This record gives sequence, structure tokens and C-alpha cells, in this order.
Amino acid sequence: MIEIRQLHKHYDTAQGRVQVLKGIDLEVQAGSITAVVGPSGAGKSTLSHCISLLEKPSSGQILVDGKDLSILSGKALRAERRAIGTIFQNSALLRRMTVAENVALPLRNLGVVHHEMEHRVAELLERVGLADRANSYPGELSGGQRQRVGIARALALRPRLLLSDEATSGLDPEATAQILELLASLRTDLGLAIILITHEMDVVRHIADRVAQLDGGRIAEYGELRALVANPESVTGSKLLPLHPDLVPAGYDFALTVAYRGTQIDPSWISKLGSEYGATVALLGGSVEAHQEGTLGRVEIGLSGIGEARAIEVLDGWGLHATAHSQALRTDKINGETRIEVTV
Ligand SMILES: Nc1ncnc2c1ncn2[C@@H]1O[C@H](COP(=O)(O)OP(=O)(O)OP(=O)(O)O)[C@@H](O)[C@H]1O
Repeated sequence: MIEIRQLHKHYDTAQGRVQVLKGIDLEVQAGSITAVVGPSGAGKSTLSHCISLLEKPSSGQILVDGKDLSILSGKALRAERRAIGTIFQNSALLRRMTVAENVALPLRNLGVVHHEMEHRVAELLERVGLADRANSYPGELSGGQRQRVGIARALALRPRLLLSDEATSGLDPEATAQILELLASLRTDLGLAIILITHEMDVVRHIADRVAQLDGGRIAEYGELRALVANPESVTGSKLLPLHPDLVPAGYDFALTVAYRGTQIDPSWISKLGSEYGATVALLGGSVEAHQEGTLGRVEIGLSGIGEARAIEVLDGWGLHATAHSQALRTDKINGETRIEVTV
């Protein structure tokens, strides 16, 4: 398990002290993926550099299975840093070395004997699906393949934490999907703790177990992905599955924001509101996606023919968390806009 406790980082500049990280607490269990998201300047890169021990935190702890790595330096730091493998946006491979030589680098630096090294490199390349490209040079590979070589190299010393710093930025959707599939399999098969620093909400939604929203050097929100999405008040949740809160359409009594809370939601719940409770439902907007642990969804509906409290109660019984629109929104009725009408 990786624990980051009260991590602070400041820089002293000619203009004075810049406090970048202001007490970060994070806990990443083995076999789980935590995404760190946040706007530009929030401190994501600084956090990444501190976790990978490229930079020393000003204060706080980075505990790997209970051992504080932030206080180490020199030889002790080099030895313990092995617990943390990092993959970067540009994969950072050496262009004049083959794929196999790049993956072997950390093992070579450690003085691993030749035949053991060859065996391990072959195993790693097999793991990332590039066994047939051992003798290629990075320039001969696609961006996604280079990134997989970077992952193989990061795994060479059997780390317990894999830190992915914007590793899928700039990759096309297919290559991104392959990298995410690989990371998910590493989480499950090797029980790795993975920290994903990213600005790509699609990536987070597909793969993260927990999400930390960094803002101004602090964690503004932190929790299970499912819980954040199911909480209509969560800022992170609304970024993960954005809705466009809208007004109650003409002819409808009220509108609800409905978040999927359970993992087994009956997909016909909208029509059931009509067939079983006599409601008329307008679908105003929404986003529903299959996720590894079931369906994630946030949907906005307009309703009539049923009371608001009753609708909320019924939806709750189906594993759906409904919240009413604010009074201000309800008093304004919309006219003339195209709506998707659901016949129930
Ligand atoms: N070496 C440094 N000296 C002074 N200030 C720094 C230094 N490194 C980062 N900062 C400041 O810390 C803040 C956070 O920077 P950081 O690069 O960590 O943010 P970020 O969330 O990664 O942003 P982006 O998504 O744009 O890469 C910024 O205001 C930046 O100017």
C-alpha cells in the first residue's frame, strides 16, 4: 500500500516562496487505481515528481508498505526507489538503443547477470505484447507501442507502485484503449497500486477505482469513482459524466437529476416510470456507460403525472439517486427547444 501523508512542496524563487502542494493525503491500495485530476497549475506535475522521488518534498511522508521514502537520500534512496515505477507522457526511451536494451536498462544499472536479464526482458516484452519487437528501435514503433515499452521498463524492477504521468496524452483512442487495458491487467494480475496523473476524464472514467481532484495544491475531492458519479453535488462526478442542467420543459411538472447508485440498474427504468406509475417522462440529457463494476450513469429527466417525492422514492428503490432541480430552475419553463421525448 502507498500512503502519502501531509505532503507539502514549495519553491523559493526570486519573487519569493511559491507554495505548490499544501498538505496532500492519498492512500492507494495494492491492486487499485487512483486517478489524480485537476486544472492546469493545480500541482499535478509537482505531485508526480514528489511521488516518483525525482523531487524532495518540503515536508510530509511517502510511505511504501509503511516505509517512508521521502527522508532517504543517496544509496538508500536509489535502492528504495525501485518500489516506484514511472511512465511518462513521451515514454522517454533512448533512441539509439533497441526495445530490449531500453527495457534492460534498469536491470543493467543494478548489475543483474546477463542471462537473467535476457530472461526478464523477454518476460516483460511478452507481458506488454511486444515480444516480436525486441530488436526494433523506438523510432520504428508507434506512439502506443513506445508507451508499452516504457511500461515494460517501469516494471523491470518489480515495483509496487506504478505512477503514470499523462501516459496516454497525445495517443489516439485505439492506442489509449490498449494502454488502459494493459494497466488494468497489471492492477489485477500483479496487484500493483497505480496512480494515474491525467487531465483526460475519459481515461479516468474507464479505469480508475478512486479519484482525487487536485485544486490549488490541495485535494478538493477524493473518493470512489462510483460514489463521486452517483453524487449529484460532486464537482468531480459532474466532470466525469457531464450533464447540462436544464430547465423543466413546457408540459412537465418538475425535473430530476438521476444518478446510478447501484451496480445492477434495470435499463428499462424510464419506461417503467410510465407503465407502472403512470408518469410521462422527457429525457433531457444524460450519459450512461458500461464500467468494469457495472453501469455508471447520470441522467436528467422531466416528469409529470407523478408527485416529485413519490418519483424520488420509486427511483431510490431501483438503485437510482434522484435529486430535484433547484426552485429557481423549476419556475422557468422552456419553450420551443427540441427535446428527446421518451414514449412510456
Ligand atoms: N520549479 C518551480 N519553481 C517555481 N514554481 C513552480 C515550479 N514548478 C512548478 N511551479 C508552480 O507550481 C504550480 C503548479 O505547477 P504544476 O506544473 O505542478 O501544475 P500542473 O497541475 O501539473 O499543471 P499542468 O496541467 O499545466 O501541467 C504552478 O503555479 C507553477 O508555476
